[in-house]
Amino acid sequence: MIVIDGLTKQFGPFTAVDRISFSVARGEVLGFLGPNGAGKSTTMKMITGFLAPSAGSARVCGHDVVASTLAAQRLIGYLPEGAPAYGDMTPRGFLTFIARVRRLSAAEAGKAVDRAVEATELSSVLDQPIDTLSKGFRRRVGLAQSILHNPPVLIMDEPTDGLDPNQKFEVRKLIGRMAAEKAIVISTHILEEVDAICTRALIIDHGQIVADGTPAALMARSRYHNAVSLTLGGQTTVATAEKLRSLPGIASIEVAPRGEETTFTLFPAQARESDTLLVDAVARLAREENWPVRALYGEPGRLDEVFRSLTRSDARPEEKDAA
Ligand SMILES: Nc1ncnc2c1ncn2[C@@H]1O[C@H](COP(=O)(O)OP(=O)(O)OP(=O)(O)O)[C@@H](O)[C@H]1O
Repeated sequence: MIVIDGLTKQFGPFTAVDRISFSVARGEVLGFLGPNGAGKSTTMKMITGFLAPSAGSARVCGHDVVASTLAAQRLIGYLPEGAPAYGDMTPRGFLTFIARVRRLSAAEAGKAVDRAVEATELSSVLDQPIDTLSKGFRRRVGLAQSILHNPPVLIMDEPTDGLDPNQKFEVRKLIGRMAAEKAIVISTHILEEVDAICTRALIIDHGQIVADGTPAALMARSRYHNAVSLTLGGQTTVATAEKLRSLPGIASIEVAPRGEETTFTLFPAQARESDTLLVDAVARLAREENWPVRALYGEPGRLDEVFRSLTRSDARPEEKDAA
C-alpha cells in the first residue's frame, strides 16, 4: 500500500534523507526508528505530500504523492509531530472542520467525529479550546483527526509522545485494533513500543536505512541473543561466578549486583539455535548448589543495544556492518 523508492531530500547541500526504499503492506505496523535528526519526520512529510522529494518517489495505494497529491492524501491519515494548530478551536469544532475539509457529508461527518472521539477518549474535553488542554489531550486531538476519515494508510509521527503510561497503553491498543485492515507507519524513540505493536522495524541513521526486519530478527542481532540471565538473591560470592563460568559452552559472563540481588549474564561460546540447553544446565547447577534463584531465562536479545550499535554517530560503516 506504500511503496517508497529511492526517496531523497536535500536541504541545500545537506542530505536529510538519502535514497531510501521500502514498502509497507496492509496489516503491517512499521516502526520507524532512528536518533534525533536521522530523517524520520522528513520522510513522513514526503510520504504524506507535505514536502517535495529532491529525488525518488513515494506511492500510496498506487498514487504518486507528487503527481497525484490529493488522491494520495485522501487515503492517508497523518499525525504530524506536536499538537494541532488552530488552538482556539475546541476539539469538536476542529474535528468537524477537518471532516468538512475531508469532504464528508454532514451525516457522515457527525458519525466520523463520534467514532474518532470515542476511539481516542476525548469526550470529556470536547468543548474546551485546544490551547487549554494538557499535552496528552492535545496529542489525542491530533490522533482523532488522523483517523477521522478511516484511511487505509496511517502515518504517525511519535503517536504516544507526551502521553502518560495509561494513555500510551490505550493508543497502542487503538493502533493494534486498526492494524489488520491498514498499513501503518509510526516513528518512535520508545524501543519497547516497537516490540509491543510493530510487526516490522526500520532503523534509519543519517538519512539511510541501516536495518529492516521484524523486532525478533533485529533482537537476534544483539550480542545478548541466546544469552542466559540468572538472578540470585542474598549474598553471592566470587565462587558463584566461578561455578557458572565453569559450565561447558560458556564464553564469558557478566555480573551485575543490584541491591540485594545479583544478575549473571552467561554468553554461550557458540551461537546456538536455542538456549534451552544452557538454561537447563544453569537450573541444574542452581538446584545442586541450593542457590536462591529469583529469575532465570534465555534472552531474546536487546533492541536498545542493537539500536545503539547501528546508530552510533562515531561508528564507521564496517563496524556497523559487523554489528
Ligand atoms: N526545513 C529544513 N531545513 C533544513 N534542514 C532541515 C529542515 N527540516 C529538517 N532538517 C534537518 O534534516 C535532518 C532530519 O530531520 P528530521 O526532522 O527528519 O529528523 P528526525 O529523525 O525526525 O528527528 P527527531 O527524532 O528529532 O524528530 C535534521 O538534521 C534536520 O535539522
